[in-house]
Amino acid sequence: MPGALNNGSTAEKPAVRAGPDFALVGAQRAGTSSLYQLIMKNTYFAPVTFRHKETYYFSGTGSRWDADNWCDHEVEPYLQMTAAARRLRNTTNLLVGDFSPTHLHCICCAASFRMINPHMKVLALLRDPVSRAISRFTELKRPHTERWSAHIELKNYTFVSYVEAELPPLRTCVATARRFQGRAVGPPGGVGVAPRGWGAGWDMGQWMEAQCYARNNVLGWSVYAPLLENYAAHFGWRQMKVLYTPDLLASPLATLRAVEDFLGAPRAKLPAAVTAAGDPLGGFFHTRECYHNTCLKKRHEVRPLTAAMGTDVAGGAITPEDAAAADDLVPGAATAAGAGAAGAVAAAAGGGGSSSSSSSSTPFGRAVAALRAFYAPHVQQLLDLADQGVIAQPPAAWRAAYGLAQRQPAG
Ligand SMILES: Nc1ncnc2c1ncn2[C@@H]1O[C@H](COP(=O)(O)OS(=O)(=O)O)[C@@H](OP(=O)(O)O)[C@H]1O
Repeated sequence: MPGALNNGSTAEKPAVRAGPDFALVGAQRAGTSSLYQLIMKNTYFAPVTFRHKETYYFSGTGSRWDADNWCDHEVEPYLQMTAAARRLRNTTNLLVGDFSPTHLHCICCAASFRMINPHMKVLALLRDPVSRAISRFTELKRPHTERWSAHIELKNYTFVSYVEAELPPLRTCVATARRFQGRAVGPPGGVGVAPRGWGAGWDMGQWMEAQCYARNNVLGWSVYAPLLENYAAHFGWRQMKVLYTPDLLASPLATLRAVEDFLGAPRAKLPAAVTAAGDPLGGFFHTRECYHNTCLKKRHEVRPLTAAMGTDVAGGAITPEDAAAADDLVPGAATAAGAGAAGAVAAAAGGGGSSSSSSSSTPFGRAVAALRAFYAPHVQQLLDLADQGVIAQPPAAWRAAYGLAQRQPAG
């Protein structure tokens, strides 16, 4: 019974529930498959597709060949799919979610979802930007992606040569977009007023900047803040919850409980042993080791990201410091690779500033450092949003990794 749901929305409820109750919109390669499996431990939740995670309905898959979003996709089949998911369970007393991690970086998708269900809640799972970019690049080098055009596009690139080729145009794209920002003059609607309306009331330049990120699936999709603001403009921050991959890794049960509470669902009854162990999932889905749902890996089976990538894909030697700076999921990755914890922190912290790029001893280390410098202001934006109280605080380690100082209390 829908009335049993405490979804916290202040807006008036529609008579007919159309579309999903919530959407996990991204980020791609942030652990969304594991989060999906975790959420499915609660039978109160169901995916729009009923049987599998993703629809990509409004967004495409994020590959260049279908990077153009599908926001004007016919709405009715989507509504039918959602209604069927409810019917198949033979109950309306459940919450249906869309779990396509491509929707966050689809600029018009927020508006599409809002049209369908203004009460929809939005979940986002964010991962260290550099690790996410490496994860996506590495995925696109894997044999299972061989038929994807994105795989073919990356064929002749290593991670190093890809960053060298793609980061400068991305920077140029952003710089060009910024030249068009803040040009609104005169009264609203007057002549010379920059068009406002996309996303978070963006002006044209801000829209252009978001497009720079949205159209670069490997590097651009690790920029999160403007895309979150886009969703917030349509749904309000109260209808949004931002989670972080390290928290999912450290406390899966606490993550599940936080999601259940946010969505207003009863908490799943789990066996006492599972609750005591704190991990209802027992592993990782869609890992660097195996993409398929059939081969969930235990944490100890997951190799460090750089080890799984190998020097061929990386584009040269990877020092223990590089490994420590690049990997965010395997505890002790640095130790496993031969470096101490102090080296890990120093390497990660050193990667944050632009000057660090010249101090890295390998091309791979310099690529990671250049990316850290590029993402640092965007991580700062997340920290600012957290300081405003609208999203949860990003993991403390991100400040060090991106060279961002702790803000001193005023006075
Ligand atoms: N429980 C848990 N905690 C933290 N991180 C996890 C978890 N499960 C999976 N992973 C890592 O997430 C990466 C896959 O992300 P996604 O499932 O979002 O990928 S996808 O967008 O659906 O393709 C993938 O990252 P890489 O292995 O670095 O590529 C997974 O290893």
